[in-house]
Amino acid sequence: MTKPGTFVVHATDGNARRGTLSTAHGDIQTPIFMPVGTQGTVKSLSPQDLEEMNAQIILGNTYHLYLRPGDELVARRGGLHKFSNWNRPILTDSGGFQVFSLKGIRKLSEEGVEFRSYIDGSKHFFSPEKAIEIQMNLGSDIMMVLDECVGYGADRGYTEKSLEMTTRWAKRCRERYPAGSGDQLMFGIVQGGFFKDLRTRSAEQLCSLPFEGFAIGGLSVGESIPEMYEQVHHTAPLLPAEKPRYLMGVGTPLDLLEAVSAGVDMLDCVLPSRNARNGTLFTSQGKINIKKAAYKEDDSPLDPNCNCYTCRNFSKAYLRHLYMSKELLSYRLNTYHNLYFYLDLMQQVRDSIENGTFAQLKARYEDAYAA
Ligand SMILES: CNc1nc2cc3c(cc2[nH]1)N=C(N)NC3
Ligand SMILES: [Zn+2]
Repeated sequence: MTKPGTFVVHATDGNARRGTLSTAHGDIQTPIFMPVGTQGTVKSLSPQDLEEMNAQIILGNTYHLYLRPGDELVARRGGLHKFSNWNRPILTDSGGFQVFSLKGIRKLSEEGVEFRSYIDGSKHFFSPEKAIEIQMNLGSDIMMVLDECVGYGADRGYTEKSLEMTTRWAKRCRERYPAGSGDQLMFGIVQGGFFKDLRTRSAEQLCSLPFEGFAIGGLSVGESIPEMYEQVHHTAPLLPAEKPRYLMGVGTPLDLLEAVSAGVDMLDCVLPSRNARNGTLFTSQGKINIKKAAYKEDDSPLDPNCNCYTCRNFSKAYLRHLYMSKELLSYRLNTYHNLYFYLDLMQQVRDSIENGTFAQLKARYEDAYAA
């Protein structure tokens, strides 16, 4: 097995890269989209469904799994892979985003962040070291450092102080689990808000530390699409070319393509699974909402160009009926299709970079998804 953390770039097309990241639970072909499985499950799908659609890696969440069922309970069951019977790679977010996007009380200090449980309101405290210890208990293949996620609109002064602390926290995370001390990888997270010089400073500080990969954090927090794209295009090239670049919490199909064109290798977003549950489905011809009356007696598949279980076996009319009846199967079939669509899009992206046709693929989806 290739040493976990090894990242090889096989081909490029402009700034887009086709690579392979090795982990203790297998290799990940990049660019990659990572389905979100916050509580150790991708809502409404089984590991078998995810393997069928060639999901290579899924996300879990430190904040949620620490609160319930508890990271030590998961460790006693052999870790998150064994507990959830998902034997491919897992990336866990540190809880930084959840804690800082939580409404209500939280106390931030140099030592860490105090917050209340969304389940029962009980008080908890995450230091950078604690956030890593939880991920060590979960046994995830890629651990994220604890960072402070400043909200959209934070002023320059606050953003500057925050990124300096995020760098100090990143150092503490790395010292808690030094590079090479085990099979788990650790990614730093670049902050700096929407100030390019602060993004540059955050990247310079973090990239001097021995992380196996680097994430762009603090985006997709309410800013406009052009503002997000501007920061991605500014920040991605600042990250080491020989390490994977991960854009957190992004995005629509067009966002994925734009990020890959800027040199991003990994992305995650709740959009495909969350939208599936409210009937918004992504197809090769654009977005459709299955609850529309127009589909009441439409016997055609959701997407004639999609080869997924949902599109091969059910009509729009039936999918609309399930959604209007709030049947559980609606969640499952809609989620199956949306994630299959995202994963298939990224397969087309990987193929297009290999044969130098990424720009054409991007243009085709831009036409289909023009606002
Ligand atoms: C949905 N948007 C989004 N932006 C994010 C930004 C971050 C994140 C998760 C996100 N999700 N996790 C972190 N630990 N830090 C940065
Ligand atoms: Zn489909």
